[in-house]
Amino acid sequence: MNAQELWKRFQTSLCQVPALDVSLDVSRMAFDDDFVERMRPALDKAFAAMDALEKGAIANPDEDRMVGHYWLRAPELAPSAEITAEIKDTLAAIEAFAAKVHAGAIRPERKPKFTRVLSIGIGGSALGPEFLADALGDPTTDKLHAHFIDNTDPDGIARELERIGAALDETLVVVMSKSGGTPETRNGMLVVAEAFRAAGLDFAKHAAAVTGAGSKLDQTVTKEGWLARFPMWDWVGGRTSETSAVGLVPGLLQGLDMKAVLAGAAAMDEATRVHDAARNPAALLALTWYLATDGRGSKDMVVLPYKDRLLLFSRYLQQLVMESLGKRLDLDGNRVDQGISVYGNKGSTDQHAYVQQLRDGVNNFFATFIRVLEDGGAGGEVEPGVTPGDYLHGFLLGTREALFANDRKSATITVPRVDARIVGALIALFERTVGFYATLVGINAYHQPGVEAGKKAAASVLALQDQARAGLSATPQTADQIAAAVGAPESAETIYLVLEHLAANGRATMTRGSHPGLTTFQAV
Ligand SMILES: O=P(O)(O)OC[C@H]1O[C@H](O)[C@H](O)[C@@H](O)[C@@H]1O
Repeated sequence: MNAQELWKRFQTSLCQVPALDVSLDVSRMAFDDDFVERMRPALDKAFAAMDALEKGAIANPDEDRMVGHYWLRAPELAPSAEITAEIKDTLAAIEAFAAKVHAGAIRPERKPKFTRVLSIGIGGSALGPEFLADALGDPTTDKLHAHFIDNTDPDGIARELERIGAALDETLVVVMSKSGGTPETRNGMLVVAEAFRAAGLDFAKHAAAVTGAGSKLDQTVTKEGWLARFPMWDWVGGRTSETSAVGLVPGLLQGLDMKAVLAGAAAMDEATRVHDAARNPAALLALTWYLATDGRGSKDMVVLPYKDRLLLFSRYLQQLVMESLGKRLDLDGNRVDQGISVYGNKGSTDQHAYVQQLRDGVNNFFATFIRVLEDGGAGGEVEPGVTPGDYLHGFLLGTREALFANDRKSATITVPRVDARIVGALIALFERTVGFYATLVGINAYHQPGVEAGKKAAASVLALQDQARAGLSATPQTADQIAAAVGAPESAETIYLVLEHLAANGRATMTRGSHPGLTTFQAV
């Protein structure tokens, strides 16, 4: 296809959302009219399923749940007056809480005001807040400085606590967990609570939570009398919870314009309710995913935002897309092994890392460029008439064309700038695209049965570690001997690995043999 034909295709296929000044260009996806026609029945089914979902159908059949993240930014569309009121009341309560914190009416034990917010959560209870804090925050003007703990890595937790340092006494901790029982989050909370105690502070007077009613975390909040607790509803999935209390609490405390995030998401929701793929960017994007991956994830999605503030977007999208679409079974119980792999950081930085392979190597991906029109920053010219932003934009167009010239497909989303409204719109665009795509390939996007397997296995590793520790004595023993002694001969390898870890941390003594089977362990 020559430049003139591409220019024509660009003009005829560009999907615009005037309310947001956002557009989706699929001209480099090799779309033909036949494909759209062929997909029309499947897409009509996806539109109907989405309409039903928004009206409160049980869209997550395995868990017998409604799927209501779209109501969070248009509460009047919720299927019951009760849900509408809950959404509105929660937003009002969070706004009031944040305003009191900012004014010092809710204050730490010893200081006049909170100056930092430390969010503890993982997965859907961390990725959205982390993305927004980085995309929209400004350390010089944020009302509270934002910190995150999103793992059970002791070193990672210690590093974040060191960054807070002496300001711990003016830090508001927000523990977020829908289930209220996620071990990584609980561990982060326990270590942080201990740090407060060690500093002579009452943790409860510095803590708030976002969690499901009646969860373990909810019970702790009540028992210890924390500052506040905001709800996570069972009809909001973790990976689609950025516009629920999960995003609102840390965002509003940091001072981000979360109302604009909600408004941007609502505007994108309206644009993506249209039953016409040519005018509905989420439907069109879902079709590109189908086209690019043969409807079975045969190619990876590389997300390339040319804007540093969007760095964490691909990490956020990894969970949204991969946890939603990565499914073994379809809705009828057939084995399908679905999914689309997502990765990416930012352009043009990635140009100097892996774009070589994208252009010349294995053709196993399609790219999604995010093009931001307004440059921001200090401006200034680096050459007569040329700014650093011109370079950034030039690299985007150049990379896109270089890829296309070598038969590498891409879609390009253009946004005017990175602000709260646009970030809300981007989140809503991908949420809806995932929903449409899931119907196109016949899977449940809203459950995550596979995650349980890893959690159960981890629990049995810890149980085995207990047994192995109990089996240690002053006599040197190999992993096989300990495994046999504790009645788990088939678990010698796991016992070897957990004891090696304990030894590295001074909780067992290890003498390495010439191979693992000859290595011995003793109690310290
Ligand atoms: O919010 P939580 O209940 O703590 O869950 C945090 C995360 O953990 C799980 O492993 C799920 O797979 C994720 O979807 C979820 O976002």
